[in-house]
Amino acid sequence: MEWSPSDAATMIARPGAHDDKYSRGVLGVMTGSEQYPGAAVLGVDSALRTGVGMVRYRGPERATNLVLQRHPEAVTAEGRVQAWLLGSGMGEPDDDMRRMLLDALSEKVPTVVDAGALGLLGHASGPVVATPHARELGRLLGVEPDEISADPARWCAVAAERLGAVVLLKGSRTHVAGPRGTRLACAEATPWLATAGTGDALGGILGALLATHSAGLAGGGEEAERMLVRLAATASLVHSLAALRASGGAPFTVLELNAAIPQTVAGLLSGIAE
Ligand SMILES: NC(=O)C1=CN([C@@H]2O[C@H](COP(=O)(O)OP(=O)(O)OC[C@H]3O[C@@H](n4cnc5c(N)ncnc54)[C@H](O)[C@@H]3O)[C@@H](O)[C@H]2O)[C@@H](O)CC1
Ligand SMILES: Nc1ncnc2c1ncn2[C@@H]1O[C@H](COP(=O)(O)OP(=O)(O)O)[C@@H](O)[C@H]1O
Repeated sequence: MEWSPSDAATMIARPGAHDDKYSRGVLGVMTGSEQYPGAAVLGVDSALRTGVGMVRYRGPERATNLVLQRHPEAVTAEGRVQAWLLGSGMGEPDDDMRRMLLDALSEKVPTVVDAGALGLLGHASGPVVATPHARELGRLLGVEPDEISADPARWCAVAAERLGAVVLLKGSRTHVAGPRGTRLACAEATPWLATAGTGDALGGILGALLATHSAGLAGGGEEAERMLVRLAATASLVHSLAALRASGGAPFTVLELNAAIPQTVAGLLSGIAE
């Protein structure tokens, strides 16, 4: 089934008069590395622009400094979170980072597992959305990336079943599947999105959506899987609509995509056809 803007609008939590930063949900972000510090900035920025009670960033010193420089509202102190975004901007994690990632995965909160954290998927004890592109999924499944790109819907479903997690497979058309067989697809996105760092922004959007829906995901089971799949497809749609806004038929930077997220969210919530 193809996920539409009106479907996506039902998955965006509007804050109410009774809310505070904690009741809206805190997203923990463990991303970036000495090698790729910028990915941390991109994911924190997109999460804040999607709407969340707080972002708690935990990562290497250089990435932490860059995140704080751009977003002083990001909190770097340890504390509870309602969801995690893990792994964007990491290669193979070193021992210290691996320990931190495993601790986060043991917390049983909804978690986005991206890039360098994909190898730790099996350690997750809560609801997970894995967000590989075809090369990453190829490595996880031991399959040639070209084979995956030739039939992404099928490989996304196979991956969800084999990995026991919701899988969002990135590409020109993004597919989402759950281990029990729930499947969604998004319309083909603008090819201008094929540029470094857009996947890091997608991680932040999805992380914010998970943090603001953590209560609904807590029960687990089939209903939680359905919700995770819908939230993942919503993140992809917000991402591609923001890319269209940022692009207008021209190239754009990832920070420009992120800057278009709030108006994209407003457009979805007010039912404006995109
Ligand atoms: N600004 C940033 O900090 C960014 C960080 N990124 C992070 O970078 C890490 C690696 O992501 P990838 O998707 O690159 O990982 P992949 O491991 O899928 O891609 C690397 C592969 O691309 C090949 N490759 C490298 N340069 C190439 C070229 N010029 N032409 C053809 N092939 C080439 C390499 O040989 C390697 O096999 C992830 O942690 C990701 O999150 C990327 O998102 C890009 C932006
Ligand atoms: N040809 C394309 N057309 C439309 N969207 C694309 C295309 N190629 C990649 N994308 C989208 O761009 C993003 C790239 O993410 P990813 O591969 O993780 O890049 P990075 O690691 O550089 O951030 C994904 O959301 C993907 O769906």
